[in-house]
Amino acid sequence: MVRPSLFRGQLGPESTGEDGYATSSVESYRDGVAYSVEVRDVHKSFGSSGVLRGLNINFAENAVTTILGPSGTGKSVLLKHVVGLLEPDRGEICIFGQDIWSLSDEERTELRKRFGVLFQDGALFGSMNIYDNVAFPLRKNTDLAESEIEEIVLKGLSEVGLSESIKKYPNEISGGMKKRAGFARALVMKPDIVLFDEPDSGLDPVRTSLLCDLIVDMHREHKGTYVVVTHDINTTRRVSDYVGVLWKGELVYYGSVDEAFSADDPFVQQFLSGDSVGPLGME
Ligand SMILES: Nc1ncnc2c1ncn2[C@@H]1O[C@H](COP(=O)(O)OP(=O)(O)OP(=O)(O)O)[C@@H](O)[C@H]1O
Repeated sequence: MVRPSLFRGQLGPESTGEDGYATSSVESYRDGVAYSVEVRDVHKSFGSSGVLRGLNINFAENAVTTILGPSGTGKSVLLKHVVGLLEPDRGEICIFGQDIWSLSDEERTELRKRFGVLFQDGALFGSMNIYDNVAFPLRKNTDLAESEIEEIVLKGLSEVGLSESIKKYPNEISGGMKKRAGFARALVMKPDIVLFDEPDSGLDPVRTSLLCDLIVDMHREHKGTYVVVTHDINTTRRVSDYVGVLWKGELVYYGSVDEAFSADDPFVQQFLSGDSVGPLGME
């Protein structure tokens, strides 16, 4: 299989298995779990408004971690810190054991190539067809020949069930198809870490379930660290290995998915039940 391997291992021990996908280059282990992303005591304010207030959370390697929490509580801001688009006022974000803000700009740019990000609407380029959208990161970041790019892109689009739509433009396909195309593009560089910002937003329940199955299947196939921000309890149940609940810029609950759904913790109970009575308020 053709694969872009030029960025792997540059910021840590060699991390690819024979198939080119992430095995482990994780340097942080705790309680038998390897963590590829560590968020340590991160503070972030915009003006006078504190959004992240001493946030600590680690994301386990080869696992799907879901982040829940009320609107405006800092989930997207957290994702932007993890991928190095926002710099903390205080605290550290360590990726594969390295504090990303201790790296040079060039090293940080290289590190970002180990991430795949799926935004809410797929963030596709409207002027490019689906094939070219998925090929874009390979053309921009690698020197692979067009024939090699074609092999990777067609395989990726087939995995997300879009083989019949490669010539279509984003405005010609449904919201669910856009998300699947965005997912194929997020995976095309074979990232070690994939971030999903509300992948289920705007989808009906059946399409949400299908997308969840796809996330689980793709994770099983490609492995790596997946972080999913969602408001949807069914999504949480279907895709997660671990669940974290954020509130007012702090982690108020973290546990395995089974623990979360049986927890008597008031934050997690209120969020999972959607109850208006409990510690999570509008403020
Ligand atoms: N670049 C920015 N400048 C100023 N304020 C910002 C910026 N980015 C985020 N914020 C503020 O930070 C807070 C948290 O935003 P964030 O998007 O992380 O919330 P969220 O938990 O993802 O919410 P939702 O579930 O509604 O998407 C909000 O009050 C938002 O207005």
